[in-house]
Parts: sequence; C-alpha cells; structure tokens
Amino acid sequence: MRTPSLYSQDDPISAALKPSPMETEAERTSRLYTEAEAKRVSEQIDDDLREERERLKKKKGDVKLLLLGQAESGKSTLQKQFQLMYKPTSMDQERASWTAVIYFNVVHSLKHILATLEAWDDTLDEDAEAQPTSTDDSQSIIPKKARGNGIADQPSPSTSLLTGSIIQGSPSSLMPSEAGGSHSHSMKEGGALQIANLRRRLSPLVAADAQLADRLSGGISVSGSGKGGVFVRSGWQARTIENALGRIKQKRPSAESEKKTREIEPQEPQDPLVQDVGRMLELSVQDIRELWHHPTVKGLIAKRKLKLDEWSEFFLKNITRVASPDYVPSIDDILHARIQTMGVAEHIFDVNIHGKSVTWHLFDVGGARGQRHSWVPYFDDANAIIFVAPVSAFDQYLEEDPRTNRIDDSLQLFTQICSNALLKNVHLVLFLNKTDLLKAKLDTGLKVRKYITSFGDRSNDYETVVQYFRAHFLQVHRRNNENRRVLYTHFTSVVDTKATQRIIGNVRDSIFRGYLQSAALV
Ligand SMILES: Nc1nc2c(ncn2[C@@H]2O[C@H](COP(=O)(O)OP(=O)(O)OP(=O)(O)O)[C@@H](O)[C@H]2O)c(=O)[nH]1
Ligand SMILES: [Mg+2]
Repeated sequence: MRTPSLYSQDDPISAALKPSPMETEAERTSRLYTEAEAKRVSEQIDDDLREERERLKKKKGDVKLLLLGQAESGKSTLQKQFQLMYKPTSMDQERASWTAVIYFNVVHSLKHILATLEAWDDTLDEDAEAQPTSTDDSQSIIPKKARGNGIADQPSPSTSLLTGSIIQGSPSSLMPSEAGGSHSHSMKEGGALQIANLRRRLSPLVAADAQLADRLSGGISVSGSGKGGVFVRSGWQARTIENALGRIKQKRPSAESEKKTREIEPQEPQDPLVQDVGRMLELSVQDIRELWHHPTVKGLIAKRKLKLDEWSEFFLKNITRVASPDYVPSIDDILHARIQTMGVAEHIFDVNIHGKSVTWHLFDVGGARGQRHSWVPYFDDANAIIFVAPVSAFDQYLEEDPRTNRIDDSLQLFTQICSNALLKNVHLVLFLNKTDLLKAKLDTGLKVRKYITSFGDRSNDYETVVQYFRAHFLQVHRRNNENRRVLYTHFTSVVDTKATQRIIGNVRDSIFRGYLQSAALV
C-alpha cells in the first residue's frame, strides 16, 4: 500500500508545510530524517495504545506477583531470572544498556577504593594491627584522618524485633589479618607511592562516575541513595539509549557527516559516553589490576576497613574481560550488575502451565526505605508475594539508616507484610537469599554472634546459621497468621540460574494452584 503523502494539495496547512522548491540536498536529508522520526513516534504511540487495550482486556484473569524486600536483597536479580525464563529474547535486546551499568559499577568501585585508601593515608594502619583482637575494636575501624573528629564509623546497637534478642550494631575489624607480616618503613612508603601514582593515572576514568550516573538516572537524583548508587525507573534501558542518541543528534554538525556516521554505525545505537569509558577502561586495565591486587588494598579488605559490595568484587575479578574492546555483557554479568530500582517496575510474562497460558504481572519494587511508600497501591489486588531477605547481611547496616542491622530491618519489614490486612489472603513465599555469600563469609571466619548476640554459642557453620535465621522468619509469620496461611520458604542464591529457575518453577506451580482455587476454576 502506498503511504499517503504528507502534503495534501487541498489542505492549506499541508501546503504551508510543503518543502520549498529551493530545498538543498542537506535540507532534504534533514527533513526526511525528521519526518521519519515523527512517523516512528506516532506508530510507537499507536502500538502502546493497542498494547494497553489488549492488557486491559486480559487483565481480569491475570496473576499479580509482588517482589518485596529491603534494598540490595536481590529482587531485581530475581526479576531478571523470570525474564530469562519467560522472555529470553528481551534480555538479549537489553544487553547494550547493561554495559553502561557495569562500567558504572566498576568506576564507582574504583572511586570507593581510592577514597578509602586516602582516608587511611594509602597505607595499612600498623598501630591498629598491634591492638588486641578480643576486646572492643571500634577504634581500629575509624580512618586515621577521621580520628579526633568524633567521627566513628560505628552504628549504635539496635533493638531487634525478636523478643529477648538484641541484634547488635557493632561492626568488626577483628578478622584475622590476611595481609601477613609487617611492612618495613620503606616498603610502606613505596606502597603509598605506587597507590598515589595509580590514583593519578586512574583519575580521568574515575571522573566519569558522575557522567555515567547522570546518564543512567536520566539526571534524576534521589536523596538517600547511600553509597552514591543510582536509582532507575521502569523502562530505563530504552531511555538510556534515547538520551544518548538525543545528545548525539544535537552534536551532529551536518547532514553529510550524519550520513557517514550512520553508514558505519552498527545496528544497535552506541552511546559515545559509554564508548569513551570503554576506551579508558581498556587503557587502564593494568592499573586497575595493580590496584585490585595491591597488598594495601588486600590488607584493608582483610581488616574490614575497606568493605566492597559483592558486585564490585565480581567485576574487579573479571576486569580483563570487562575492559576488553569488544566487551558485551554476558547473562552472568547482567545478573551481577547493580542498579537501584525507583518506585515500582512492572514486567509482564505469559506463563504456560498445563496447556493454559496465563499473563503474569511481576512488580519489582524499590526496597530502600524512601521507596517503600510506593508499594501500597499494589497490595490491593496482589495474588502472591515473594519476600526476599538476604541472609548474608548479618554484618551489614542499612544505607538509609546505618544504625539498623539489615537482618533486623528484614524481620521488621516481614512483620509488616505478614500483618498487613490488605495482604491477608495473598500467597506468601519467602526467599532466604544470598546463601552463597553467607557461606563465603562464614568460611572467612566471620562470627555471627559478634553481630547477633542472641546467636550465642551456637556453632558458626552454614547449616546452623541458615536454620537460625529461618526460625526467626517463621516465628514472625506464626505470630501474624490469623488466616493460617502457609509460608513457602526457599534458600536461594538468585545469581545461580539453574537453581533459581528450578525454584521459580516450584513457586509458579504453588502460586498457580492457589490461583485456580481462588478463581474457582477447579
Ligand atoms: N552473590 C550473590 N549476589 C546477589 C544475590 N542476589 C542478588 N545479588 C546481587 O546483589 C546486588 C543487589 O541485587 P538487586 O537485585 O539489584 O537488589 P534489589 O533488591 O532489587 O535492590 P533495590 O532495587 O535497591 O530494592 C546485585 O549486584 C546482585 O547481583 C545472590 O543470591 N548472590
Ligand atoms: Mg531492584
């Protein structure tokens, strides 16, 4: 079918918009580009409206599943596993947008490492090493530069929800030192000099932190985003690319050079900022490796003066691959990438079970305290909840409130969910998550009782610890269970695709049984 002409002979407005007969070749190319863009936007709006109509038509029998839990618990990672299982091609389409997130994770980690080193004068604090290791260790976690200012990196104890138990806010630096031996004075100075040089060489890369954050958040900053993380709203992947393209378009000097650019552009649009950071990473890879393996960095980590998030460690360990010029994020990389969710992001999947296709709406919420108010409107017609609690977080404190132990916060939040009247008939699933990290922490010798006094003299092995945490969540559920509903509990590591997909299948079946009963279909 012939596309109708934009410039009808009879219409005076069209006549006014008609291209001038004097139009140059460059003007013509530019006009055609603008017209094509307008047509694309108009068609996109039509598609969105059609999709919305379809959605409203189908919505009645749909399953609505909420992913709830504190920040960093693993909700979005679990959502990615659902996406992998039920919409794998969409994950492939998003790969390019994850490069920006992963570069941001790397650059931000470097910034954090260098800032911590600076606070410790780029050396290991030998005075602290000489301190006894069995009494109060609060002094040794205060960076040299902060001492005497009354700044203590130590939360005060917080009262747990659990009767008779106090979860203490007493972080430790009593890890056995892995740094090994004492450094001579000249070695110490040599180490500090190496770090100073690395800091200088890495400074252009670290300076890209703010630009990447701006690109990902679309310029929106959220107060209380803690470690300087970035919050993103639903649909950020497409917007990141569009923001970048918008900026490219403004920069393009002429239609001729635009044509050339398009000829060499691969299908997927490239963000020049991400390309620049990629090039800097490629040039800096040896420096990053040197910093990551530097004895002072390793020593500060061992003494818990430098605390790195799991994603920082993951990408720094894989830096050679991530910094390679033809880097494309793998699924495993995407599962480890960290970006904070803002508000509530809806994801829709068609789930087939027993020959019947049902539309599932998965709501992935922002878990930080400042985001939790946005959950309530979704409680009304929810069918099921997966509550995600990171059990590895027993030695960590909330970004939003550094006095609150993260397990304590999870238990408080779980109490609110279990006791909420709007949710009293909702199918309830509990994921005790990050079990891989819990195992790793216990393997390093970290003692649970240092942070959770009620743990007492129990054995510090994995099985005892997870069962102890599970018992506390079950207790919360029991005390808030007038309807006598079942709580389905799973020990998970949602970065492990095989294990998580098996659990998702299991959860899907149990939710579906409840769904069929409530829909009176059986
Ligand atoms: N090793 C490991 N890492 C995990 C696990 N679950 C999540 N992570 C990582 O933890 C980080 C935070 O996970 P997210 O899924 O972004 O957390 P969230 O609950 O969505 O956080 P908010 O959006 O801030 O509420 C990511 O870097 C994940 O890769 C796990 O079981 N094991
Ligand atoms: Mg999230």
